[in-house]
Amino acid sequence: MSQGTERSVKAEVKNLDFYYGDFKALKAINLEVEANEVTALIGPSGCGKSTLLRCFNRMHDLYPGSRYDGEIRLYPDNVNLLAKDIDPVETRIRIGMVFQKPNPFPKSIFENVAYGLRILGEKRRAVLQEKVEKALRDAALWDEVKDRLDNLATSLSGGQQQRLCIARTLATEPEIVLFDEPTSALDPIATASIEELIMELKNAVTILIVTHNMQQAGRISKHTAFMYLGELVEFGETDQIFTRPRNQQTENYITGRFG
Ligand SMILES: Nc1ncnc2c1ncn2[C@@H]1O[C@H](COP(=O)(O)OP(=O)(O)OP(=O)(O)O)[C@@H](O)[C@H]1O
Repeated sequence: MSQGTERSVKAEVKNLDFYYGDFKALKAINLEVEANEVTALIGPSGCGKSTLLRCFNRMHDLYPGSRYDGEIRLYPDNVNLLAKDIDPVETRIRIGMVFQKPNPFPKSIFENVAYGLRILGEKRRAVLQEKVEKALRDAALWDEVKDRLDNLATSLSGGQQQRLCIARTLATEPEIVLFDEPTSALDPIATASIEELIMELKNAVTILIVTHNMQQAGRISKHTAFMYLGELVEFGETDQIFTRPRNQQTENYITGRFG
């Protein structure tokens, strides 16, 4: 993959180490994230998937004692997201995140989606309305909520709340959306609708998803990275990783023989 070709790189992790205090949770990670595609991170519990995901939007900055060493380059700007002079708040707007459990704010449906826009200083009612509607449409939620935008977000079902959180992220037009096990708290029908949504969203944004569900990775991702003990063991097209893994540890994991 390279810039300027049909398959362009949206982000590139270069020799990334990450420490929680003295504990080295990521070791020399290198990874290219293709633009407008879904890349899945898989691996056993504790291997560092969420840690890697959270580096992309500088979530770790919120906790003292964490340290990055290495780079995550964002293209086409060619900026290093981990550079000291990069504003983490701005980064979290460019690189949105959706968590495992839907976490709407205790505010109305409208205000949840308008939240980031207000942080950016948008005060014009008409613009807010227009952008909130677009984000809700893009998150496939508009038709279900358009008549009750002033209701509390917590009045929605779990699946609807998760789509609301996706709309909240989309409202500020991020370049990358990070999904950390976004369907693990949802039933199969809500899961299917989120997966369908992710497939739609990749036309507009680049997606990185952590999942424990290998069928899910197989259904929605173009590339898959297998991680183990803080290292990126194998990366490739999802089909290759699942049918012809090159590494024995990858094979053990995907065949359920991991001990
Ligand atoms: N805040 C923290 N402080 C110290 N160590 C942490 C912290 N968060 C995670 N770790 C450690 O870092 C390693 C990677 O954790 P991480 O949550 O990234 O794994 P994961 O692959 O996402 O796991 P899971 O699939 O269970 O969510 C683990 O050994 C974990 O115990």
